[in-house]
Amino acid sequence: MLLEVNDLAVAFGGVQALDLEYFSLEDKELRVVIGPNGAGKSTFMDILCGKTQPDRGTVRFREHSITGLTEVQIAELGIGRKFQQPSVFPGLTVFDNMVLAARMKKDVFSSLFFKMTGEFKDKVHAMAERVGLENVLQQPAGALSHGQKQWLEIAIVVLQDPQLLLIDEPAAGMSDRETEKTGELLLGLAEQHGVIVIEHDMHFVKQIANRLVSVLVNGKLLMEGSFEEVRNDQRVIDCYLGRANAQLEKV
Ligand SMILES: Nc1ncnc2c1ncn2[C@@H]1O[C@H](COP(=O)(O)OP(=O)(O)OP(=O)(O)O)[C@@H](O)[C@H]1O
Repeated sequence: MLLEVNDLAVAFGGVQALDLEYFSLEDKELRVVIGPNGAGKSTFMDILCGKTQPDRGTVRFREHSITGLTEVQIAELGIGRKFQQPSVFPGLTVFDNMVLAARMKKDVFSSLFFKMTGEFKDKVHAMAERVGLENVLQQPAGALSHGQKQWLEIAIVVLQDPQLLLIDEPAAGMSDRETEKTGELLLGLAEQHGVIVIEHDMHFVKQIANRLVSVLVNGKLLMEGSFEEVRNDQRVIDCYLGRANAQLEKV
């Protein structure tokens, strides 16, 4: 098992943002987490990457207990987070953004004496190809389209060799074609990494949910099941999908 969570809870002021009895993820599993606004999805990801400390509960990642560790320590153990807002360096080229990311993986000493080997360049080129940015490597990242920036962000996280990728609404603001391409990319990544994706777009969820979808409501896990099980569950329809019915009819 790659990730195991028990009795994980955090409250902000009077609001119980998360109260998760159990959650687990296998190695090389892609899990989609859905739920209405304020359900605790981002809070869950924030705890997994160390950005938020829980009030109680445990998180095990591989053989490590990561509860109480800092963001940097958790990243070093192999959990990579891609946030919703792009945060690439706009003035640097796509290539340099990717090189910087891969170098950040190393400690300060080896980073200072870093040499651009042929092997390293190949790694960056292979990643660029994988995310469809091979023809824009020398362009400034600021000139990329919204979709391309999201792919660059994903590439940057993957270049740090995480075993678990946390990805927040990757298809937000993308065209249909870009969304589909992103789905293919995530399915490919799940052949080598565990992946947890937060998503609202049910067309996209249908494309990528190759195993389980977890539904969070009011900080709790309402249910887990296949896309079809979740989509047809009356509780999920009442709490969440009812509002997205029109969208779902087209799925
Ligand atoms: N730093 C914070 N301070 C105070 N309240 C917070 C904080 N972070 C989250 N909350 C509250 O915790 C609850 C869960 O929020 P969270 O952002 O995790 O939900 P979400 O499912 O990600 O929602 P969305 O789909 O809108 O992003 C909400 O009621 C939110 O207002």
